[in-house]
Amino acid sequence: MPVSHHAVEAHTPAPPNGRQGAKVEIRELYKAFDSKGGRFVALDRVNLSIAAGEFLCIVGPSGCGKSTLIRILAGLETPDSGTAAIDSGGWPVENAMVFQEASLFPWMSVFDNVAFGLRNRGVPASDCAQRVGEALQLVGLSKFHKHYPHQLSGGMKQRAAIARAFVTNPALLLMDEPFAALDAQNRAILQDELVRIWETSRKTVVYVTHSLEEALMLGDRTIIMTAQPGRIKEEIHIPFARPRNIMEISATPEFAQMKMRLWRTLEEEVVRARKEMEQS
Ligand SMILES: Nc1ncnc2c1ncn2[C@@H]1O[C@H](COP(=O)(O)OP(=O)(O)OP(=O)(O)O)[C@@H](O)[C@H]1O
Repeated sequence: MPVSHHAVEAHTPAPPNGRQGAKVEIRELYKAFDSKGGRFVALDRVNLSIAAGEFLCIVGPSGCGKSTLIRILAGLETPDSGTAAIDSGGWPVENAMVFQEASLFPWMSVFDNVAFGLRNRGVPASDCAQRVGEALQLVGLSKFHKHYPHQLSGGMKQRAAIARAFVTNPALLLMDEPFAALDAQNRAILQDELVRIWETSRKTVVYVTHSLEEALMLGDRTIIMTAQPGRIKEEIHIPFARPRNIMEISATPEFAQMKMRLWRTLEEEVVRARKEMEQS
């Protein structure tokens, strides 16, 4: 009988906190959508290996299939052909997703929002309280556990969403432009916090962004996708040492050079995507 992830989690001892992130193997992934204008190929034969504990960023022109790729990894979308295999080293595959808009339940307190996934998995109340407490401390929201989403700023909501993602100790964290809606100061603070949290937890992260700076500041590697259909055009290894101080590295000449190199690769695709959009 097929067993859901939730049922497995309830009967499996909690993996150690030091558990490594998942490995991801994407082979010949293909996904098309039917639209009024005909069939639209969003992803075309995408091949990608992501190492356990890697922080991978994805950039590409609007509509190149970045969200589709991440949604396939989250199991929210099925590919037409090809495979996306996630290996969590024998533990049940757990992933967590953070979207551009913090999708918190408005009728639940911060505590209950963060606890939601744990309760769903049958984690006992005392364990749940401890893990939620740790997650809220990690993102600096301990004092706000009784607040409701409407009482929080955009940055605080996004922090709560990150706490909710980390609390289940996922082997794979999928982030789709998580800080795009924030003001510049809050974005910088949260980027810094994410780097700090990731450097201690070393989960595998797939992070979609439109910001070249963000890709360079956060990632171990960045892939650049082509405009329609979405394919991998190039990958760039980000050489900055860890632990990273993102403000300091972004002020280096090396950072500026890498940003220029990324932009040159991306520019061609952005121009092509705009032309195709105008013609369609
Ligand atoms: N459910 C759907 N039905 C029809 N077309 C879709 C669907 N989901 C995505 N698409 C199309 O597939 C293409 C890729 O979409 P996707 O959201 O993955 O792009 P993206 O790179 O994340 O874009 P953006 O950077 O603008 O968020 C787009 O042209 C989009 O219109």
